[in-house]
Amino acid sequence: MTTTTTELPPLRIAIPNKGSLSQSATEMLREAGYRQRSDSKQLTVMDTDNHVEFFYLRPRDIALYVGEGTLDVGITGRDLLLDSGAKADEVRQLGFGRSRFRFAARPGTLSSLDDLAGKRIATSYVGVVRRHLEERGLEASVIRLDGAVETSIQLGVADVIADVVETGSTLRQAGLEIVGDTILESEAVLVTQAGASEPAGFEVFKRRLDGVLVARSYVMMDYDIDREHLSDAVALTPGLEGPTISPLHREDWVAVRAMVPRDGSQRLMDQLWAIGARAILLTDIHACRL
Ligand SMILES: Nc1ncnc2c1ncn2[C@@H]1O[C@H](COP(=O)(O)OP(=O)(O)OP(=O)(O)O)[C@@H](O)[C@H]1O
Ligand SMILES: O=P(O)(O)OC[C@H]1O[C@H](OP(=O)(O)OP(=O)(O)O)[C@H](O)[C@@H]1O
Ligand SMILES: [Mg+2]
Repeated sequence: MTTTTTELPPLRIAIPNKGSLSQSATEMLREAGYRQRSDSKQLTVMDTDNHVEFFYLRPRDIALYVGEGTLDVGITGRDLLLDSGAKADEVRQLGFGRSRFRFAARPGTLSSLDDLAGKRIATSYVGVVRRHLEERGLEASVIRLDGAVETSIQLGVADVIADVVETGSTLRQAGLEIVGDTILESEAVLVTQAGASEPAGFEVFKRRLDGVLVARSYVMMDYDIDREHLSDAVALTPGLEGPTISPLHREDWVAVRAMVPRDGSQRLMDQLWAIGARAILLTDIHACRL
């Protein structure tokens, strides 16, 4: 290897090895063109073509490794990052692993979160819960459990739980109800060490993930329209930097091409049709750099 880039150490990236974030994180990295492990027992993968090394770690530990500067970048949950107290910053939201952090109890235990005072609260997110109690000026005993926290109430270990809620089905099965507002909305995030200078190769890595995020949330819209209605159509599909307008062989008609948000794209096609657009095509974007 002779180029300057490859003489630098590889970018070291922490990826969840198990749990809710693991598969989606791996899929996102594959889409971004990175080599991923083929066997879930593999602990590390060196992607020599892209000069990055992946470390498959417990999602809860990832912010700590990055905060200490042992690894350059990590993918973890915002809730896990905040719970860890690590000196790491969230630099991108990755759009998967969405969840809400809530308190729950048997009906009648609490009428509001102010009633948490003096209660026994079971959680796997002790840092998040303690901080929340502190902010509200409440004193309660916090019991750290690794998982299945919903069962702790039935077993008489706790009065209240604080946990991740996605569909709410685990709470229902345990006969518990949510109390109070959402404490925190979480999703998978990209983290780097707080206050550190950007590691070599990070810019390219970030741009590749941004490309995946855009490719997932935008589609390409093509259609033909008569010039008379072009300005109305362009107002509906302004694109990112303006749509591409090309002449058509048919007099007074043009072809328009613009990126549009995937959400609402079917409604947009109906609106374009209604103002006279025809041959309206929607295609997926596989990758992009904007
Ligand atoms: N249904 C869910 N249950 C748990 N965590 C979820 C869920 N949906 C998204 N997440 C997010 O996944 C991260 C937790 O991942 P983690 O791997 O620690 O727990 P897990 O998915 O419960 O796995 P396990 O219990 O097998 O260890 C958090 O950021 C959390 O917000
Ligand atoms: O609202 P829901 O869709 O039911 O999802 C939330 C549940 O899923 C997770 O549990 P997990 O399966 O990870 O088991 P664990 O409690 O042992 O971690 C989380 O801790 C909740 O218990
Ligand atoms: Mg779990």
